[in-house]
Amino acid sequence: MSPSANPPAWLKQPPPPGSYRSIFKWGAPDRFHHPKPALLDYLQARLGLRREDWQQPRHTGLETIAPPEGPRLAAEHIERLSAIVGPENAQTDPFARLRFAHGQSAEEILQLRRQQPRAVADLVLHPRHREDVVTIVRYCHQARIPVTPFGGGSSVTLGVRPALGGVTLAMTTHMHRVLAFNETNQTITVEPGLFGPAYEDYLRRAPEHFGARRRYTGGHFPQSFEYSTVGGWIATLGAGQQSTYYGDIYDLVLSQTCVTPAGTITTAEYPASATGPKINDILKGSEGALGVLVAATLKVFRHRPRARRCFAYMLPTWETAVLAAREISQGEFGRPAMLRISDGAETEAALQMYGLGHPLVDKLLRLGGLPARQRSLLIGQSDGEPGFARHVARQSGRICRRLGGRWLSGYPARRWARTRFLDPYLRDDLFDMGILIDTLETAVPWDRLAHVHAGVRAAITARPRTLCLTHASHFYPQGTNLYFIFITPLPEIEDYQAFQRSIIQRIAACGGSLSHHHGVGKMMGPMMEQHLGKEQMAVLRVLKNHFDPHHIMNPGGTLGLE
Ligand SMILES: Cc1cc2nc3c(=O)[nH]c(=O)nc-3n(C[C@H](O)[C@H](O)[C@H](O)COP(=O)(O)OP(=O)(O)OC[C@H]3O[C@@H](n4cnc5c(N)ncnc54)[C@H](O)[C@@H]3O)c2cc1C
Repeated sequence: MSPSANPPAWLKQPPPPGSYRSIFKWGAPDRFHHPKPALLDYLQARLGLRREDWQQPRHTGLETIAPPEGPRLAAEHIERLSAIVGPENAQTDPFARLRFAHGQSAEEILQLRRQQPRAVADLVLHPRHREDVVTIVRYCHQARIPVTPFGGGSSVTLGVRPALGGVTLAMTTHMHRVLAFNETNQTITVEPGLFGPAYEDYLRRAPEHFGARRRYTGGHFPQSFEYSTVGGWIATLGAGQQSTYYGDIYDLVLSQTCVTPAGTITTAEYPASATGPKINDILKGSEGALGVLVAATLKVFRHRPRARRCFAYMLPTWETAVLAAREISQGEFGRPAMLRISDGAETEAALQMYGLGHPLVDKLLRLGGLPARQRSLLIGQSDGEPGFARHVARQSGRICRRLGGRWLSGYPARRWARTRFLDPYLRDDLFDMGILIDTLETAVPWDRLAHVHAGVRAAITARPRTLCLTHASHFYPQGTNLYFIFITPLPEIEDYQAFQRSIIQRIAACGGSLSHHHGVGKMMGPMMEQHLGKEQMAVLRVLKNHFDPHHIMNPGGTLGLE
């Protein structure tokens, strides 16, 4: 029997307070987004599952956490550090020590589901302002205590794992203020603990908040937008889903203030400068391993929702979709904010997810010369001044049609936009039912894309009963990213680690970058030297030794620095 005829018993209650599940469950505790029946049928058929495989949730993590050992930090340190922020902003209780020790990687989730956490903080501090951070970092530097900054905790690279214990700094509790808004320069200066929705709200309602003449947008919308922070975006060199027009976070950050063991640095706020290598650039992507970001000035853009144009085309093959995306990226007519192409496998799954999996749609597409498993979905959205947005959508459409693309209306793109922040909720349900869904991503130049796509897909699908769905969603004239989603019956932890590491190795062997926007963390850290080479790693180590001579900042392998 198909799961759609008899849907699985999804967990529909918020996780019990104090449980493992309350640490790893994605998003709001009481929010759920269960897989559509058509998607379940699709997965059941493709993964060779039986009905009984969907019956009982397992390894749900509903158990109350077992108190970890420790804290290992001396009572004197705990007392003195707690006094800096006040006892109400210091935690040593078992739950806080575990909760602020975990991100959102599949590895951490599997470990929590099996009640086998691998790391725990000794002390969680909630700094109130920059001065608290300065005093904490100075104290920890002198006493050689590890410090791990924690933003939204959405890292998928073991970025927030306190591998050596010590102090974790919860940046979102107090440090989420707007420090300045400058409409003349079109910039905003914020503390790092601001979550995406609050950041965007300040900008959208700039007239109400700051008496501005216009409304603005930050243009940065990672899929984790609702539960990640400005500080985390900058520390990991993230990219939002509209980066093709607005830029990656690397492009958006004008200046920063970073508290390091060697002192506090504020970089200058010029739109450009020719004053040698930029410290501002060095601090971006430093993943808490050089210091704690306490303020950042970012570029903002005029918000014009009514100018937005959505479009979608079905291209005959992945190769023609790649060509269309390259032409759009290199056409010099302006670039869409969002552009996304899915390969044949992902297109098939996407049609189910967007509610376009109806047999009639399939028939129409087949009659139009676009057979299943080959056809490739392209969706896009252009922003900006109304004439510009219209022009970009038209030119993009011309390219798609010239390459045999069939117009699908704006619906699939609008639908994607409506549900894009909900899709991560599917992961909890699928894990409950014994299905792993995980992702890895890389950057590729255009001339290496086909090789990386084929090579990595082959490595993933060599595993029995494993699906690989791929898309590209961040475009540059010189190349793009590839985002691999792999779905397979839930493995044991060691098996998962070996499989996941083998995919990372294959990405590297095929010539993809180690990461496009997820950062490096402690997961990819061991491969940094292979990726960058000895000479570049030596520069990073010199920087580490300068900013953090006692290696207290996010130690234990971040960026491969130890
Ligand atoms: C479902 C899902 C979807 C995702 N989609 C995207 C996406 O579309 N684009 C994308 O770029 N990423 C994405 N990610 C990855 C993740 O959301 C990003 O890496 C994000 O930028 C992390 O932000 P955060 O606030 O959660 O940081 P955290 O996870 O808390 O921290 C990440 C790293 O930054 C460091 N850090 C945090 N705050 C500071 C600070 N103030 N000073 C110094 N270091 C700090 C931490 O120590 C850690 O090393 C996704 C993750 C998930 C789980």
